[in-house]
Amino acid sequence: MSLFTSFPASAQHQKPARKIDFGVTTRKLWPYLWPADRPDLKKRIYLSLMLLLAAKIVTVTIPYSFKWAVDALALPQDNGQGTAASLALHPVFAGPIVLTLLYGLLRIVMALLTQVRDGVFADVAMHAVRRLARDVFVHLHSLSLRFHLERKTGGLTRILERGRNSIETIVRTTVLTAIPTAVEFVLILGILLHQFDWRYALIVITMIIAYTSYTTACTNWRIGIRKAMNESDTDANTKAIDSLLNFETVKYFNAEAREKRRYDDSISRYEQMSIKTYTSLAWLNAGQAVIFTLGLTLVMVLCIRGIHEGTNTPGDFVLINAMMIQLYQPLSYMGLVYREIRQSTLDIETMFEILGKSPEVADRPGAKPLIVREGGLRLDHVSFHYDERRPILKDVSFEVPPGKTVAIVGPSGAGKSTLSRLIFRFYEPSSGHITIDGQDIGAVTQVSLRGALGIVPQDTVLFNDTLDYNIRYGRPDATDAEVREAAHLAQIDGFIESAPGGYQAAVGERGLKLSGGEKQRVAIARTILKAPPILVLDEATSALDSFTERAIQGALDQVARGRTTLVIAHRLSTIVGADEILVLDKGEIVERGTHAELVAQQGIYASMWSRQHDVELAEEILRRAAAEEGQAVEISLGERGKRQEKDEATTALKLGKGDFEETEEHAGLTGL
Ligand SMILES: Nc1ncnc2c1ncn2[C@@H]1O[C@H](COP(=O)(O)OP(=O)(O)OP(=O)(O)O)[C@@H](O)[C@H]1O
Repeated sequence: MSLFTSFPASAQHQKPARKIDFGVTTRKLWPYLWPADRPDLKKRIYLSLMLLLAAKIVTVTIPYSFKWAVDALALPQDNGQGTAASLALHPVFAGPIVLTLLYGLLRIVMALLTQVRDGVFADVAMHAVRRLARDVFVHLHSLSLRFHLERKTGGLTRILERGRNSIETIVRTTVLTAIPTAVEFVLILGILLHQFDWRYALIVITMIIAYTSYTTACTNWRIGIRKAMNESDTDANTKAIDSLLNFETVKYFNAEAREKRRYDDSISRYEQMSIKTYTSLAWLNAGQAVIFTLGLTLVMVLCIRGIHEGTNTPGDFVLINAMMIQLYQPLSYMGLVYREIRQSTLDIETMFEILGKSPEVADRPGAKPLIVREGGLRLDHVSFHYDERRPILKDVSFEVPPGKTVAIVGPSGAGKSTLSRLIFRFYEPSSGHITIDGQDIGAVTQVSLRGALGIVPQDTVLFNDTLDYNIRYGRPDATDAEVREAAHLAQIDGFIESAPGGYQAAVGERGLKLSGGEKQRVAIARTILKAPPILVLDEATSALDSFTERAIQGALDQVARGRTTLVIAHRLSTIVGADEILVLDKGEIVERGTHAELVAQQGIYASMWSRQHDVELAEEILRRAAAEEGQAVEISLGERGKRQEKDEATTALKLGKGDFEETEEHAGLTGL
C-alpha cells in the first residue's frame, strides 16, 4: 500500500511528504520480527497470536452474556427456560444473576488474556529492537571516515534512537492494536451474519470503510499541521534561548521591545498552529463519531424492526449495541495508530537507508590477513584526492625500511595526515599502491592491517570512561602491571597517581577533563600497550610543553626502537635523528634526506629549521624571564607548531607574553 501525505487547504504550504511504502518496510523488518535463529521467539509469537485470538473470542462473547442476561430479565415468565433452552443449559445457569456474573467473569478473562499476551509479546518486540539497533550500530562503524565526517554524530544517534523507538512502536501498535481490532472486526462480521443477517454486515462494513478512509485522510492532513506546530514550538524556544543568552547585548542596544516582538511573532505562529491542531482533532473526532453513530443507529433500527417482526429479542438489541460500542474503543485509536505507524515507518526507513549504504572501503572477496614479517612500509606512486577537483597527494613514493624511522615534515595542509589515513586504509589511493612487507594493503583484511599499525594521532579524543579504560583500549586483555608500565613509559603515571581516583578517575566526555598534553600521553600509553610492529606518530608531542616533550621523546624513541616508524612532525627538533626526512609540500615530496643532508641543501627544510631554531630560542628567553619573575608561565604549545610555520621568531617576541596562553597543562605537569 502506498500513501502520500495529501490534504488540501491548510496543508498546502507543507513540503511534499516522502512516499511511504509500508510493504517495503515490512519486508525489510521481517527478518527482525521473525528471527530464523530463534525458535523460542517464534514460539512466543505463536503463543501471542493464540492469546490474541482467545482474548478476542472472549471479547465478542461478552456482549452475548449481556444479551442472555437481558433476555433472562425480559422473559421472566419462562423462568429462564427459554434462554436455557436456546443455550442448551440447565435453567439455573440461565438466570439473570448467573449470567451477569458470567459477564463479569468474561471481562476479567479478557483483561487477563490481553495482559498476558502483551507480556509474552514484549520479548519479541524488544528482541527485534535490539537486533536492528545493533546491526545499524555495527554498520555505522563499518562505514567510511568520509561518511562520518559528512554527518553530524548527533544526527546519527538521533536516527538510531528514533529508529529504535519506531520499531517498538510499529510492532506494538500493529500487533497489539491494529491486528486485534481487525480480528475483532472479522469475528463481529461472522456474528452479524450468523445471529442477524447480511444487511447488518453490509452496514457495518460500509461504516468501517467510511470510518477508516476519513481517519486516514484526516490524519494525513493533521500530520502536516502537527509538524508545523512542532517546528514553530522549536523556533520559539530557540529564539527565547538565543535572546536570553544575549542578555547583555539586548541591554546594550535597548532592544527589549524588539526581542519581545520577535519572540511574540514566534509564539503567535505556535498559537495558530496549536489552535489548528486542536480544531483538526475536533474534526477528526467529530467525523469519526458521526460515521460510527450512523452505522450504530442503523443496525439498532434494523434490530428494533426485527423485534417487532419477532425475529429478534430485546437481548439481540443489547447485543448489537454492546458489540458495536466495544468495537468503537479500538477504532477511536485508529487515527493515532495510523499516525504512529506512518511516522515510525518513516523513521525506520531513514535507519534502513543507512543500513543500505555500502562502506566505501571494504575487504575484497577472499581477502587474506596481512602477514607481518619485518614490517617494511612502502608507498609506490600514491596519488589521492578527497574531491576530484583538488588533488591532495601527487605521486608520492617512499619507503620506511623495517625498524627504521622516516619523518615527514611540511607546511600545514600539505597532506601529511592524509598519508596516515591512507596507510590505515580509511580511504583508498586514487592511484598507486601502499604495501607492507610486499603485500598491498588494499588486498588484505582491514582488521589484520589495523592490528599491525599503531597511531598517536594529532587530536586525541578519549572515551568518556576511566583513565584505565582509555589506556587499556590499546589491549583490553593487558594486565594491571602492563597498563602501569605503559603509563610510566608515556610519563603519565605521575599525573594518574596524583589524580583523585587514580586509574579509575573519569576523563569526562571526549576526555575534556584532561589537558591536551595529558590526553596525548594517554594516547601514547595505549599505543605502547598495543605494541604494533608499525607506528605512525602524527605530531605525537604537539600538545606538550618542551620540558615534557623532551622527556616523552625519550619514551617514544624507545617505543619506536626496532619498529617501523613514520613520524609526522612540525617540531623539527623531534625528528633530527630520523633515518630519512621527507619534505612534503602541496602533496609532493620536494626534498628528502637526513637532517644533516637537508640542512646542507639550504632548501625549504633548512629555512624551516633555522626559523624554528629562532622561535625556540625566543621561547627559551621568555621562559627564563618568567622564571626570574617567579612566575610559572607555561607557553601554549598546542597551536605553536602551526604558528611556527607562519611567524618569524622576532614577531613572536614582539607580540610578547600576552600572545602566549598559560595552560592548564602546567598544573598537571607540576604533579609529575
Ligand atoms: N575529509 C576531507 N575532505 C576534504 N578535504 C580534506 C579532508 N581532510 C583533509 N582535507 C584537506 O586536505 C588537505 C591536506 O590535509 P591534511 O590533514 O593531510 O594536512 P596536514 O599536512 O596534515 O596539515 P596539518 O599539518 O595542518 O595537520 C588540507 O587542505 C585539507 O583541507
